[in-house]
Amino acid sequence: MAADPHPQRQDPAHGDDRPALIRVRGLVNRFGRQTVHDGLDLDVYEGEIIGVVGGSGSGKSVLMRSLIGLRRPDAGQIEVLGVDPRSDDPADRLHLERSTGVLFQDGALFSSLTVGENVEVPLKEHHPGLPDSLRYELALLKVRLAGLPADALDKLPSQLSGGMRKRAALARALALDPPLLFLDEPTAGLDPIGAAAFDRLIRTLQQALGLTVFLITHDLDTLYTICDRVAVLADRKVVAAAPLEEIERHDHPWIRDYFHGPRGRAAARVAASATEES
Ligand SMILES: Nc1ncnc2c1ncn2[C@@H]1O[C@H](COP(=O)(O)OP(=O)(O)OP(=O)(O)O)[C@@H](O)[C@H]1O
Repeated sequence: MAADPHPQRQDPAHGDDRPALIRVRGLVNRFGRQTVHDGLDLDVYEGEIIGVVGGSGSGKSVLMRSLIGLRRPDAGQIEVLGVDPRSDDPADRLHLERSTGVLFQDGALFSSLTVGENVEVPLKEHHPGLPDSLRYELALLKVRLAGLPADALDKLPSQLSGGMRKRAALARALALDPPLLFLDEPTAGLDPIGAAAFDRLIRTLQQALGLTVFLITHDLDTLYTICDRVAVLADRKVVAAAPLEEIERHDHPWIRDYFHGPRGRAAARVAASATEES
């Protein structure tokens, strides 16, 4: 087969011509004798929210760790914003650190620092010359952007509810105005109302700031309400990456069970009635 002349810009399966901010080809990840990914391909396009789903242990977090450079894959190519996330070139590393925000599942805030100080950490690291007052103002802006009251700035993470901690971690992820955001199960552990509010926040921020979002989730409501496309991990690969309507028609057994089981049907009904009302 002839080489793809515009590998950055094409998804052969869907003929999509948007730029791919993330491009993965032939990814292999192994732990000892266990192969987690075996020839995994994925494109993530500029300006989309892609929901990444798959059974427990299917390798969603390992994929995210590979994309953000925390894990060196056993084989394959990864490009994030045109750069290999494991590049040793300091300019590449700086580019990625400044252009990506990450929200880990547990928030991963520094427990001894206030919320404001947590948000200031990346600002101090990447813009050491910023005056204290401006850095404080920027931290306040991000905290408000993430939907927290101004007084959250001086609180320790332990003084916040689980939902507020997620918002604080989101504020920190947005500190450097990155165009690309990685979210690992952002609504896990939130009650349904808190989860729906967090979903709306992500959608609003994505639209207002023009973000591209890679979002790992088990939450069917999140998939139905905010994801533009869904990538399904199964059989050590991405077995489908497409808008939800297409995924729902896919005949892979895991996809059938997931989307056509009772919870999938309920989420689809809620999403359909919300669309009718709007
Ligand atoms: N550091 C590691 N050492 C050994 N095995 C690992 C390591 N990290 C992940 N694994 C294994 O890789 C597989 C995929 O793990 P991963 O955390 O990516 O799954 P996941 O799809 O995110 O699952 P979940 O939905 O339960 O969070 C699992 O079998 C896990 O045990």
